[in-house]
Amino acid sequence: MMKSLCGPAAIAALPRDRLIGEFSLWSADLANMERDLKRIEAHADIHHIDVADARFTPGFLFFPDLVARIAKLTAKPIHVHLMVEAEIVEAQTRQFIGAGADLISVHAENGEAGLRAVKLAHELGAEAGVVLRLETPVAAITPFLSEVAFVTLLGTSIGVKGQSLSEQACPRLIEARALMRKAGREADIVLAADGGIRHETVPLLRAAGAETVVLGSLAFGDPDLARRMAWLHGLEVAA
Ligand SMILES: O=C(CO)[C@@H](O)[C@H](O)COP(=O)(O)O
Repeated sequence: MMKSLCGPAAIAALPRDRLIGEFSLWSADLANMERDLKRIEAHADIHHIDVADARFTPGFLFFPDLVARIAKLTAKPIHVHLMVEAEIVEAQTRQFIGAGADLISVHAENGEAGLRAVKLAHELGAEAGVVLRLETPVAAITPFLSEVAFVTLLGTSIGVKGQSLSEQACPRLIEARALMRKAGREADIVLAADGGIRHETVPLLRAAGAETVVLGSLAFGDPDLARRMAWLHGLEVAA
């Protein structure tokens, strides 16, 4: 399937006047990925692919050849979330951009190596973002703010699906937005919430300033995706 836009242009073209639906392919039926990609193609704004190294995270998730195959089956942008140790983040950035990622998000906990990976992503023609574990102080995103187009805050423990949203998730989004504003980048950066995305939590996250939610079971478990996405797109942000 041909993409009309790739890399930074694809990310810049995401809608900013409504909530963005980012679909987490970890929550697809992994034995029927092609079928699920066809089902969500008209509904997803962006695909979210979790990559985990079983060191930064409890287990392994996704790999470049699989992402390259997925990239051939969709025209939607691909966001690769690298949940990996600092020593491999640059190599993984290179490999997943080679596989077709439009946007690579690295963890702020990777420090200087994460910043180098962001620069590398740009050099390789991709967009870059930063992600934060739930337990890391929000201020850790600050060194990344001048460089990234996405800030993603985890609302649950890293690398485990099916969890409930932490009470800290909404205050942390508000804090992240204040830092984006202070850095003069509020209009340029998309603020995303990942983990614990449920029917009851999406309005709360939206009201706290989330512009994107990473949908797992809420999307893949819904038999009526058109209705689910119409509901999601209609949620207002707090004044
Ligand atoms: O990374 C995560 C969760 O941390 C998501 O990408 C999962 O896909 C979420 O699945 P659900 O818990 O919403 O079913």
